[in-house]
Amino acid sequence: MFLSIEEAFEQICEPLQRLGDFVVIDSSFDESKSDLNVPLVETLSPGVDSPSSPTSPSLYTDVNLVPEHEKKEFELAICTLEGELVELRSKQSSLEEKRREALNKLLDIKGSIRVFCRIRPFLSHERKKSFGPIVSGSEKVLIGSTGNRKEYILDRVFTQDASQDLVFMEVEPILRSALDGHNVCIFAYGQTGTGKTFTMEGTAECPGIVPQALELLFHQASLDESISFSFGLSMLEVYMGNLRDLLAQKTPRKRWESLSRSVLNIQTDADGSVEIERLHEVTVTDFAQANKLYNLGRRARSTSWTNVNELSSRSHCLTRISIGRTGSREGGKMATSKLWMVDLGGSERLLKTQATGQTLDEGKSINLSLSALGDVICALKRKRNHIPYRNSKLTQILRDSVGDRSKALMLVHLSPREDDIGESICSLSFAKRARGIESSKEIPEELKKQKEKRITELEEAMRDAEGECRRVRNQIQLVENQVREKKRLYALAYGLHEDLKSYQGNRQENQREMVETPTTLEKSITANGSLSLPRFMAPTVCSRQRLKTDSSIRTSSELAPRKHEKTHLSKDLNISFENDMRNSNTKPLRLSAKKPGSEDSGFVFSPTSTKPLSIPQNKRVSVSFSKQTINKASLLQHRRRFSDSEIGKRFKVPVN
Ligand SMILES: Nc1ncnc2c1ncn2[C@@H]1O[C@H](COP(=O)(O)OP(=O)(O)OP(=O)(O)O)[C@@H](O)[C@H]1O
Repeated sequence: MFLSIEEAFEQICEPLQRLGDFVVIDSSFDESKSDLNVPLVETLSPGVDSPSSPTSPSLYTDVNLVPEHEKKEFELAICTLEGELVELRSKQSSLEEKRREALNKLLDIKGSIRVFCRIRPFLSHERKKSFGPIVSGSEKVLIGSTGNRKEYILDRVFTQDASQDLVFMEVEPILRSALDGHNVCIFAYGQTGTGKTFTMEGTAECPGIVPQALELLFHQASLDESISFSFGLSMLEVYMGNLRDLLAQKTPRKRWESLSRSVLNIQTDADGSVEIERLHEVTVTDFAQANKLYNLGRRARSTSWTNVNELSSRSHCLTRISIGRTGSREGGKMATSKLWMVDLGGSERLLKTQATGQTLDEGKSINLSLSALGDVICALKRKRNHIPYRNSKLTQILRDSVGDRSKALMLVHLSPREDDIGESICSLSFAKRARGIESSKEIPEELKKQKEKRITELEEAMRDAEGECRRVRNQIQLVENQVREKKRLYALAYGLHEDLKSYQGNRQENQREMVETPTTLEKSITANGSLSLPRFMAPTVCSRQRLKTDSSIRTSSELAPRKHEKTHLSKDLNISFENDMRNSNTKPLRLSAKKPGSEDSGFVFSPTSTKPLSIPQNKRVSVSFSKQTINKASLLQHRRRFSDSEIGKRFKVPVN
């Protein structure tokens, strides 16, 4: 009588499953020449990551024994890898320190207040023919009519076609410096409608500096595992000399809440650090959350229509990221730094905008605070004793972030239009004042060359440290994965005792029932499905059918065959084990399946064939498993070993 492929395969596998899900391998078995279409098993050797090659798998078939040396080897492998991790992390820390130092020196040489210039492209309704600002090289802007052209030198000039990404690339080093612990301030300055908000906020398709900076901060923080970072986001606007919290509730439920939107006090500590009373600071844990909050805040900003810009910002919008760092460099204490990103209100000639009423007042207020900011920057550049921070709310807020120990970047925006030349010259004069004595024109040629050489060296040192850091980080990730995997395997192999105990505790009632009567076991399995038992204990379809006729159960330990023992599979099929599975952990287990009374044939079951294939008498049927299941299979041996004895003790089931 022939069995269907599925029945026959199940009958072979079922007792094996009861023995622990595998492993029957013949080392002489050549998979490529076989019709047996089952995946291949390879055994796991502790301390070795990749399984051995499919053609020559290292084989062992331990069912009941876990050699002690194997466990020790495992522990040793984990220890070695963890030691390697410690070394790699310390290397990463020193490389980070190197990069930080190089960056700091670089920013110092380049100037603690740097000024960039960006020229907006023509808008669709603007006439493209113009004699606006002309960019010459990456640092020079020429403006004015041919005979009366003025030249301005800046740290970097972006032409009309400069992308948001290009601008951000140049801004990135100063942002990294904020992560390194410096207070940083980035301003967008310029005439109304020249693209300040576009540069800072951007659009969904072309995100500006703020969203990109948020992404960068979270990304960089995730790379450096030696430091734990925390981020807090606050947003406020300075509108007509008052501070408004942009993250405060929109529809206040109580009166004091509505007041808190406008009544924010600026507090300055003895050490010069500034705090804004009642300003909401929301802890943000990832970029998506921070960006969502930022979008909420910017929508609350005061804007209105002006002659020059349809959606003109009528205030200064300030976004603050408080960066908390806890790490060995900080001696275990939390150090904080601030990153301010400021979209300044548009500088405007009030006559030109023809503003009246409130718009006029808003314009006046914006101009006053911009002029105060110019004074502060100028005093800092000239190293004056008195820095006039108190002249405006804007400069009071930024007191600890625009100064000696901090870094600032001013992005001056220009219109491409000829009509706006006067405004552009005003903006460039502001930029010149901000750059102060650092104007390249005023530096002797020799000194300039030396400075450039030093900048190149530091940039190279930074790149090298970063490259090396990246490599170390990849190594760390690799080793971490190895450790994780080893620990997982170890826990599976040697740590399941507790799991299973608790599992058995939970199931005690069920188990008692099972011991009492096999029929109850069957019921319990049917009712709860195989999920109610560990996989190796769950009966297959085949065994359940047998239970119906057999009404008795053998435990898996009792099922484990001794040498040359024949396990009864069905009336038509026998399976024999060549090795004693209980005692061998290295020799391959050989399995042959044949019909009783048939001397010369075994079976290889091919799922594609409905007929059993005849093979030579001495040819063993080899059952193997996929590469992916190897770890699991090997470990299930250990699991099974434990469960066998436990189950043996618990289940006093009569053996047939
Ligand atoms: N680089 C650019 N590329 C494309 N469009 C730009 C660019 N810069 C500005 N714009 C467009 O110009 C218009 C005005 O820009 P934006 O509102 O950013 O100016 P602003 O300087 O912030 O003005 P205000 O001071 O009045 O708020 C917007 O429609 C904006 O999309």
